[in-house]
Amino acid sequence: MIEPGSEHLFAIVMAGGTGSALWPVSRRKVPRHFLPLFGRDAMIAATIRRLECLVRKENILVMTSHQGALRMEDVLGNIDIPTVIVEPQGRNTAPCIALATAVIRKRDPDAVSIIVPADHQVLDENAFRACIADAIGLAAEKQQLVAIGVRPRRPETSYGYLQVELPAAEQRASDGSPGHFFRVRTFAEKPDGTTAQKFLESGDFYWNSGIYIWHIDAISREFRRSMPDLYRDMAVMYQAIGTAAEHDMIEDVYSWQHPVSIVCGVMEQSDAVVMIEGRFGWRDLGSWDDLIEAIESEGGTARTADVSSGLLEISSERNTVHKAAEKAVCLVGVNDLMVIDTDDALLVCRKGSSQGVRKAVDIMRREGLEKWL
Ligand SMILES: Nc1nc2c(ncn2[C@@H]2O[C@H](COP(=O)(O)OP(=O)(O)O[C@H]3O[C@H](CO)[C@@H](O)[C@H](O)[C@@H]3O)[C@@H](O)[C@H]2O)c(=O)[nH]1
Repeated sequence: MIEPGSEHLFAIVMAGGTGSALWPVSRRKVPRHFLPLFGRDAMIAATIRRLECLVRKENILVMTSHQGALRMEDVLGNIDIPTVIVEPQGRNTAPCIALATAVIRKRDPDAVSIIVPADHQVLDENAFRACIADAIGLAAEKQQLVAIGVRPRRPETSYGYLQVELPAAEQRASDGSPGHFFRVRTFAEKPDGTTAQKFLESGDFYWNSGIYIWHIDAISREFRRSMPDLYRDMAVMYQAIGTAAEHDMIEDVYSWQHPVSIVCGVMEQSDAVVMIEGRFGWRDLGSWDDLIEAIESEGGTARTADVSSGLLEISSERNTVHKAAEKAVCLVGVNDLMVIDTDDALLVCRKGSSQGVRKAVDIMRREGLEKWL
């Protein structure tokens, strides 16, 4: 029986992304999971604290970059440093999960893993733990990959969606509930606005939270089926882990990996995915619109300055200004803007358009403007 606190339960905290959607505050050197976007804790510290009631400390693995590993001590404060596994390069979530799975299998061939991004917000931590505990029970049976879905609140285009098979109306009527989990029919990554609106109205599409729970046998089986090359590489890394060849072998294997997300590489291909609905006040904070909405909905203000500190607004309304530097900022005759100012970079973006920030960062990367990333 695998349940919260079990020696067979592991967590994989993914902390290797660049967080480019929150540029210019989130940067290559200090991506968003290392920032205290809410409260005092860095996002990754809050994530690990949230997991501590479910997973033994020694079973929490953080997957990150060299730079991330160096920062870990600073950002975790009084939290015990978990096992940190350094990826030679960021290759998106499929290789990251393959390596973590190899490490876990070496420690425990009967493990269930909880996969969590390091930079999500959860408002109701008790509900989060209860939901994950349910998912662990299901995942322990080894058949299914469990994804946590969230009922969409708006036609968000920066998330992935999953479409579930809703039980027939008669079944709902007979047991009085919509069923505890749903089979997932399709995944749809980051739709355009019109499609997202249709998903919102459909009733059978949920946001994909990017949180998964599975037995390592189940995810290994799916890797073998959908990503056979990565499955072979995972086996190679598994053999090397714990030996003198470990470091070089992981470097080697990563040098030929292509960036692939777990959604594209595995989940979209699999017919073994089920969804449990997460009702724990989940947010990805995947864009400035998202972050500002989150801060303001909690009664805070994203505005960090006022006239006395050099912020003036004349004939201007509904603007949000994040002004970090000692600098005067005047807005005249403009509405509905987000102005995000840092020492060396300035973002001016219309509210509702912050999806474009990732694109801007991609272009800067392609053009070699690394010093501003
Ligand atoms: N260690 C490691 N972590 C990574 C890597 N790439 C991404 N991550 C981490 O994995 C998480 C998700 O990666 P993103 O690249 O930010 O994914 P996304 O575009 O936001 O989309 C995913 O998450 C959405 C919800 O947050 C989902 O809606 C969507 O379907 C998808 O799963 C983040 O915590 C990020 O730091 C990597 O190469 N290595």
